[in-house]
Amino acid sequence: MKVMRKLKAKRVVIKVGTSTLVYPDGSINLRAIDQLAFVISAMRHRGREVVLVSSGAIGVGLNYMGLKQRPKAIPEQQAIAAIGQTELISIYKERFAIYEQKIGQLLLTRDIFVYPKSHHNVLNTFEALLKQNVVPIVNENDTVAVDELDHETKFGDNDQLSAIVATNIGADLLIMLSDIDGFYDGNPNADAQAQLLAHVGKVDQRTYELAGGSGSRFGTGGMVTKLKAAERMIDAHGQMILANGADPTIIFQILAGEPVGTLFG
Ligand SMILES: Nc1ncnc2c1ncn2[C@@H]1O[C@H](COP(=O)(O)OP(=O)(O)O)[C@@H](O)[C@H]1O
Ligand SMILES: N[C@@H](CCC(=O)OP(=O)(O)O)C(=O)O
Repeated sequence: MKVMRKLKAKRVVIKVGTSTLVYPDGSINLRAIDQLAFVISAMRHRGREVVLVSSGAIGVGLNYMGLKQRPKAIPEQQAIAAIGQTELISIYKERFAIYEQKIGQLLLTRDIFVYPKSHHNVLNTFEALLKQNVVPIVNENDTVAVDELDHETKFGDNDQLSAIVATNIGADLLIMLSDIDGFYDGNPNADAQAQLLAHVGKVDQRTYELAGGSGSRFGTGGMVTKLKAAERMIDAHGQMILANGADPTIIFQILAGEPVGTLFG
């Protein structure tokens, strides 16, 4: 029997990873972006407050510049992100406009929330945008996100940024869309027997032991950063659902309480 979930979802943060926005061959998944615009606009029209945290600047930038591989040097990755972000936000703007939904762009770093003044300014901006029924679209500010720069292969981490944003703006729910159906009791890339977990009540050391790295060419964080995000949401008495973003209209099922993906919390 299908057990429906009871969720509080007045204020919702949705995070989409590069793997949802860019096909494995590097081309842009316009269908997914269009569906996201449709779903989020429909949510807005039903009175929900929605913030979108979207990766994809580097993925879209590579496509725009006709590059197949992500450059190794960090400044070159930053340049691609700067180029790709303008393209990404233009696509969102165009797609949201079809549904008469206005958007605003916020490029943030995680440490902004550590400094009281910038924390205050950022929260004020979110509240002002939400009050005007605008959908804030957030990405990490890759030009200044220095905390990640000593990693040669990793760049930015929107999984954790989305949870930091969600907890700071008092969101009830973080919906994290990825290229996998949810959290498995083993890395599905390495273990064909791994089973999808419908509910994880708390995230602890044992949970982290089940998580592996990214399986895709463009994804960065893998499952560990998603678990850190879930832990943050649970600590703040919120919830997170990890689900497959291949068809973003899955968000309608999630909001209806259908048992799709993995519920954390
Ligand atoms: N226990 C696990 N359950 C589910 N996926 C896992 C697990 N461990 C590792 N993964 C990998 O994490 C990937 C998702 O992370 P990532 O590639 O960074 O996606 P995104 O681009 O959506 O942020 C999955 O496709 C899968 O290959
Ligand atoms: N800020 C970077 C993405 C960093 C990131 O977290 O990527 P992902 O693992 O696809 O969510 C970009 O927009 O390309």
